[in-house]
Amino acid sequence: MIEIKNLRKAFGNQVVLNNLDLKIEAGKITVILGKSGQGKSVLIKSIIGTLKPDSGKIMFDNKNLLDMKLPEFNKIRMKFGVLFQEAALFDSMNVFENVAFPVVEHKLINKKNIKDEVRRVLDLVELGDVEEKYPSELSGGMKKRVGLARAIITKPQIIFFDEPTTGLDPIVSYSIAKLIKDMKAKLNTTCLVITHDLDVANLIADFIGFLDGGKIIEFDEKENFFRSNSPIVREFLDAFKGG
Ligand SMILES: Nc1ncnc2c1ncn2[C@@H]1O[C@H](COP(=O)(O)OP(=O)(O)OP(=O)(O)O)[C@@H](O)[C@H]1O
Repeated sequence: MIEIKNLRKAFGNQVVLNNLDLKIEAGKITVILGKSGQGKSVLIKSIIGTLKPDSGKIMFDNKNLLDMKLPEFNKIRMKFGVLFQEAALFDSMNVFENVAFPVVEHKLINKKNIKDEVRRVLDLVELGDVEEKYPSELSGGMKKRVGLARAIITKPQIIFFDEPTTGLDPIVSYSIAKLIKDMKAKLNTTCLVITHDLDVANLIADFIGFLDGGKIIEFDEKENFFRSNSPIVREFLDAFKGG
C-alpha cells in the first residue's frame, strides 16, 4: 500500500530519519515501536505531508508522494485518516461538529446525510448519546473515540495513529486498542500505529517494525518480531517485561 525508500529527514545537524525503508501492507495493522525520540512521529508527519523530508521516496499507488504538486497531494491526502496523541479536537465545537468537520469542510457528502454518517461512525467507535457534548466534558478515552470517529468519517484507505493510548489508564488503553482492531476488521482499513506500549502492539499488530537510529532495524510478523535476536530490540522487549 505504501512503500518508503531511503527516507531522510534532518533538523540541522540532527539526522532523525537516516535512509529509512518501510513497507506498509494493505489491509494489515503495522505497528512501529521504538524508544522515545527516535523519530516515530517524524515518520508519520513525513508521510502525511506535515513535514517535508530531505530525500527518499514515499510510494502510494505507484506514485511518489514527495514528487507531487500540492493539489495532487491533497487529493491523495483525503485517503489518509489521522489520529494524533491528543485527538486534536476543536474545543469550541461539540462532538457532532468535530466529527462532521472533515466531510463538511471538503463537501464530501450531501448535507442531509451528514447526521446519519456522524451517527454511523459514532456507533462504530461505540459512543452513545454524546453529539451535543463539548470536548471539555469528555474523558480522555472518549476524546480518542471521537477523534477516531472523525478520522474514519471520510472512509480513509489508511489510518495513521500516533500513540493512540498514551495518557490513558490500562483498561481504557485496552478498550481503544481493541476498538482499532475491531474497526480494522470491519472496514478492512490499513493502519499504521506508533506506540511505546508493547501490550497494545501485541493485541493489534499484524507486523511490527522497530525504529532505532533513524532506520527500521527489525521488521517482521508479530510472532517472529517477539522472537527477535537483535540486542537493541531484546533490550526494549525485556525492559517492558521488567526483567
Ligand atoms: N519540527 C522539529 N524541529 C526540530 N526537531 C524536531 C522537530 N520535530 C521533531 N524533532 C526532533 O526529532 C527527534 C524525533 O522526534 P519524534 O517526535 O519523531 O520522536 P518519537 O520517536 O515520536 O518520540 P516519542 O516516542 O517520545 O513521541 C527528536 O529529537 C525531536 O526533538
